[in-house]
Amino acid sequence: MTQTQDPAARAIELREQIDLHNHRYYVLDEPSIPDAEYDRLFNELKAIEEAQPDLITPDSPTQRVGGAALSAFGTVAHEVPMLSLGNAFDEQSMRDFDRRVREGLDLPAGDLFGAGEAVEYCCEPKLDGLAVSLLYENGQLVRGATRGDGSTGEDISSNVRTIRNVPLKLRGQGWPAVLEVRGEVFINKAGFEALNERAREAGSKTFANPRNAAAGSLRQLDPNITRARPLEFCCYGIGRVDGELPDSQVGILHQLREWGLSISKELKLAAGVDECLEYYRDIGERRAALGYEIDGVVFKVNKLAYQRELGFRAREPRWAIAHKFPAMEEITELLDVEFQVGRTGAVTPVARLRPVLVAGVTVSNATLHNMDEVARLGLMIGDSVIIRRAGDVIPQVMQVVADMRPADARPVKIPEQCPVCGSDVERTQLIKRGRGRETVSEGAVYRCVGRLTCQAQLKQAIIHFVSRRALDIDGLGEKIVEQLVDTGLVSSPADLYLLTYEQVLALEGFAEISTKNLLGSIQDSKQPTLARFIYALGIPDVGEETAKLLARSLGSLQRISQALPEVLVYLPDVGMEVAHEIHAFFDDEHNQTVIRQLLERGLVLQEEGELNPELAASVSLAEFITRLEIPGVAKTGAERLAASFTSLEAIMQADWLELKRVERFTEKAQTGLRDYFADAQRRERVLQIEQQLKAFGMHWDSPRAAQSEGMPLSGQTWVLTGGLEAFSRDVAKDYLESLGAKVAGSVSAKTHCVVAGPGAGSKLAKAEQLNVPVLDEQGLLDLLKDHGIEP
Ligand SMILES: NC(=O)c1ccc[n+]([C@@H]2O[C@H](COP(=O)([O-])OP(=O)(O)OC[C@H]3O[C@@H](n4cnc5c(N)ncnc54)[C@H](O)[C@@H]3O)[C@@H](O)[C@H]2O)c1
Ligand SMILES: [Zn+2]
Repeated sequence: MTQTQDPAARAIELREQIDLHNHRYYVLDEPSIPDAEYDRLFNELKAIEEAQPDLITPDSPTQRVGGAALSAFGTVAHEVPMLSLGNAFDEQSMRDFDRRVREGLDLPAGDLFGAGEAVEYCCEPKLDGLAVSLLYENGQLVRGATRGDGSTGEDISSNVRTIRNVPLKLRGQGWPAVLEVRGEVFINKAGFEALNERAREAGSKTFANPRNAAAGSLRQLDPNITRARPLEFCCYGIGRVDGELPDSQVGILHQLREWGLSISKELKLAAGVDECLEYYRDIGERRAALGYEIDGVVFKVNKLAYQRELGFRAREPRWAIAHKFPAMEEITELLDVEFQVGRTGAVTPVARLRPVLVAGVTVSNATLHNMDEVARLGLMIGDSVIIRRAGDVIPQVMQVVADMRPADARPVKIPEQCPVCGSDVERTQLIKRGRGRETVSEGAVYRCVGRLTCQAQLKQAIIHFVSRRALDIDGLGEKIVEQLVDTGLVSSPADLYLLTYEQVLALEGFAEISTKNLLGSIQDSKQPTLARFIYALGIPDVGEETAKLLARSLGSLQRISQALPEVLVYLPDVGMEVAHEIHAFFDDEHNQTVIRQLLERGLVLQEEGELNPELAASVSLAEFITRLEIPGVAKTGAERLAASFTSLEAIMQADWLELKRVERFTEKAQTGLRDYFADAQRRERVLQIEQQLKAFGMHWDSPRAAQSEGMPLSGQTWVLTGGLEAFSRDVAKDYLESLGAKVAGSVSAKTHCVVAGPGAGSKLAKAEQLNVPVLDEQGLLDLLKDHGIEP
């Protein structure tokens, strides 16, 4: 349609579209098309206007900056306009820019090769956030404003004050009486991902990109919302200044840094355009590794005298340019949604896209996370979507392009049966224990209930089981696993150990030697460590680290498989959800069968047996009670209880009179506690948890230790071993506890110090092995003396 239209009509159409997108982007912080698409419209308009300058209107978007200020904020007039930047998308445009600069400055045109006098440029990454002006009067921050349309911005003073690296007062001295600083407010990549993750969990709108996240966060009417967002400020220039500053761009930035403002760590000075291009390449190569999003690099003539000489055009300075990187967001069509079945049975939607080039890579698939995400996006098959491919991250569908839905768009439906095995697909449930109650809600994940009867799950389970960090069975690649499953030779990981020479030899691509090799590696895998074995089982959410932790702290498959979720959460970094997954996995009959078969077929786990007290040594009675989440009984309440009673049983059986006697134990807490333990089933469960913790090596800390905060050894765990001459170990224990230490029965990596007297044995050896400091009796006496204890 573009070809047949006359330029004047097309220019009007483009202006209307661009104005609409400017409004959505700058005012609503809700763009509906990717930047690349916007740039195409903008450049098309620019090309028309350049070819026919009489078509230019004063209100054309090519002549203006940004968008109007949002009326909800007060307005701020920029005495020195806040402009945009000209763009270069390739090397030639950069060379043209440099040539224009030199011509504008009347610098020698250069030799035959066009070199000439090199102009110095200040080089910085182009952060993808929004421009902000900060006004300092006599070193005090008095105002913050957005760019707005360049001459009028929004007053966002209260919001900029919440940004952690915006100094409210400048450091040092010598600042101009009035100093307007300009820079970019942005959100780093991690902050952006976290923000969107939270939004997904809450089922609310995600931000299309870090720029919108930053703009949306900064332009909040409630500064408390802004405060909660991980915004940062990076300074790159100045506006109005009443006073003296250095006479170069880089000089000024270094001065601003002295005064406490953050500037880019990538700031460099380049001599001539070739060094600029080198800088562009270097930053481009490191783009994915930077912690924040950039959409290009910015070059500015370094000498301020030159900047003044060059001046401005309609919407941009002549002395600066943005050299852009390829866009990471593109627009394409959602052709279909397919469902993949993973190792744990999760059925996940995957977007099939009309192939599109994004930052140099053709993208035809993108992840959709889960069905909640599909609903949140309001996605239909046939929609135009914005996809984003940032660095090494898997391409994602960020949003549906508004107003572009075709009439025959179809809804995305989760299949009722697994596309691989035909088993039912069920929505997972989330069980949450809290406030003494159990709540069940619908999880975002759908699962095929087929488990190992589902070929998709079986294949993935076996691929995982034999992988390098699991049982490390060499020569069992994906193709072979597929064959084994497809031919029916293997229907659980345990079947690998029944494979015969003839069976393997008959597989495609196997000869005598390869068959022997494969059977050899299967044999070699029969003595895995406990940690590898646990990892290999493929328990949902249990990665290598969690597997190691389980093995290290519980020491045996039996204990791990019997551990109650409430006990597992005492392990560092094990949350309730993971604890439930572990428990549910071992509770499952089918999994039990597979594990039994594995052991029957010759697997012998290494490093089994020893119980490591890492888990238990850190449990105090107060902590135990706190974690029960009894209504009305929070941490301090639990501490008061623990200080007044010696055992859990005593607390459970306490009558109202005894509870009344507990110091500052509220009425609400008393009722909460009594109601909680009135339930017989509950009592039994709590006792079970206690029993298991004890069986796993826990001992209750004395109430005194629980109150030890602020004492010299508080937070430390000590171990006593061997004999002592000056006093008994029990007395030593009392002394240490009186200084706030916990005294535990066995040594772990968490032990702070071991006191070893004559005859110390395995505990001393363990301490040395774990590099735990060791004191002899004299050392202990010296320490006690330092704290005023002289037995
Ligand atoms: N998707 C949409 O609907 C839509 C709509 C409008 C604009 N846009 C996008 O916004 C861009 C145009 O916006 P613009 O006018 O803000 O121009 P710009 O983003 O291309 O460049 C100017 C801005 O760069 C920023 N910047 C970052 N680092 C800087 C540095 N070191 N020195 C100076 N400035 C630095 C400043 O905020 C400055 O205002 C286009 O790329 C366009 O794609 C998209
Ligand atoms: Zn299935």
